[in-house]
Amino acid sequence: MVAPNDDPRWRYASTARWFAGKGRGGVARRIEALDWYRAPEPGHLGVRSEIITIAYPDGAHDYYHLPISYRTAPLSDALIGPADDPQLGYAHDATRDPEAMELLIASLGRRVNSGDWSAMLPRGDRLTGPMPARPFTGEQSNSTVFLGSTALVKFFRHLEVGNNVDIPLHEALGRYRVRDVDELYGWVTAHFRAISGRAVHADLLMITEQLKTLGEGWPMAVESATADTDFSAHAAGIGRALAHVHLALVQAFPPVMLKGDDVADGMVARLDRAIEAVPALSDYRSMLVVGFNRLRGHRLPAQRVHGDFHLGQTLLTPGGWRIIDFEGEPLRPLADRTLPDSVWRDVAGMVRSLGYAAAQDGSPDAPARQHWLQRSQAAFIAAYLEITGVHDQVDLLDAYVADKAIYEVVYETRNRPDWVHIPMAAITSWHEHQFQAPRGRTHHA
Ligand SMILES: Nc1ncnc2c1ncn2[C@@H]1O[C@H](COP(=O)(O)OP(=O)(O)O)[C@@H](O)[C@H]1O
Ligand SMILES: O=P(O)(O)O[C@H]1O[C@H](CO)[C@@H](O[C@H]2O[C@H](CO)[C@@H](O)[C@H](O)[C@H]2O)[C@H](O)[C@H]1O
Repeated sequence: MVAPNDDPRWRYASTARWFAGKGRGGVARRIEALDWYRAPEPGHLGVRSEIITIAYPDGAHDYYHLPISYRTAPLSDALIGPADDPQLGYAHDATRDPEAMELLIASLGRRVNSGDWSAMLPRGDRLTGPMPARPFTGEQSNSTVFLGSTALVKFFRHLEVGNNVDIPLHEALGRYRVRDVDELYGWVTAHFRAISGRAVHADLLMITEQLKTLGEGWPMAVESATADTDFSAHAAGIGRALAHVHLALVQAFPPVMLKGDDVADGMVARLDRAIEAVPALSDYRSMLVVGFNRLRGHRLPAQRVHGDFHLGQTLLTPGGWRIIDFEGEPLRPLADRTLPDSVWRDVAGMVRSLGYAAAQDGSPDAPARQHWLQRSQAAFIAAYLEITGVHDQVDLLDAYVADKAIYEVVYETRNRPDWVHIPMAAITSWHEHQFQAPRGRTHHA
């Protein structure tokens, strides 16, 4: 048997786009196979989920999900390498093996329970008929596979021990019949032993409705900003969709009141961590802290929110704008992403995203681009406020916009250094922000 650290499955995982532990010196401790979705038979492939445990020098552990198909002959596009057990032939990334995908989905309908995984298919009735599998090939932190034009399967790669962020939000929005999101069709949960020996669970995948898309928010906004066409009707549609989502989430999960002092402390602490990663931010520390301090002495309503709302999470369908991907910010610790937060977190996300779109042609300060941006942001905020009616809290937006731009500076430094100037410009000109939607004061404590 090959040691986990020399196993081709670890070599594959450690270099994959979705592996977030690169550069941390992790080693593979264990690769655990769950029960087969479909066991191999002579002449037929087998497919199952496997969980790889990675140990880091600082004592931390991560669990990553490897959906693996085993074939007697290699399939070039999906090949990982020879199987650990020679009888199984060759290991493949099942998300890139369409036949394996179709067998996996079919098996969920037949077996809803096995010893170490369980499937919940509240809308299993939608998963019928021919659904040829097609992997999404874009850059992703998870792996998505489209099933015909019916559904899509999102394979979580970095497993969250305990409750996943995305599934309960989708489930609640479905219960409240919110039409502004994709419908949840089902999910699969693994039951396994953590490295400590403790019995734990983690969600392996979710299956949702595949929306019929007329366009995607990000390229549409970039094109509109560059050509200087009016985007305000679309921005308003996005604002309405977000408002419907927030109104349902505040009913589905208990809202809380946050102390403005705690929120300000959190923002300052995030700023200081960001300065460690990007020292150039320190020039703006005092200006930003003065802004965050304006939250002190207030009480701020908080609830479950989207958490990473930007144009890339919006799709235009024949029925209007839809919102996808409720996983929160990938750089934020998992435990934080399920905490109640201000609705202004999401509003600020879209305000920033429109700013990114306006910066794409390289002249964000051109009067036409500034006009496009102000008109789009105002239409988005006005449509949101018209439905939610939270006019009395608009003051908070500026602080959340800065908090988001700080996150983006770190995100871009790590992922797209050529883009750092976009959020940096938002920070250097932050004092000029004027969100002119109806303004008022926040609640005093
Ligand atoms: N419900 C859906 N219907 C149709 N397309 C979708 C749906 N969800 C995601 N997509 C598309 O799949 C791709 C990846 O989606 P996303 O969930 O945003 O990935 P990630 O979370 O890894 O960024 C995007 O092109 C997106 O437009
Ligand atoms: O889609 P994810 O949940 O992985 O979000 C991360 O990646 C986003 C980039 O794809 C990043 O968004 C930033 O860039 C967008 C343009 O590509 C822009 O519209 C967003 O406003 C900006 O924040 C997001 O921050 C990050 O969490």
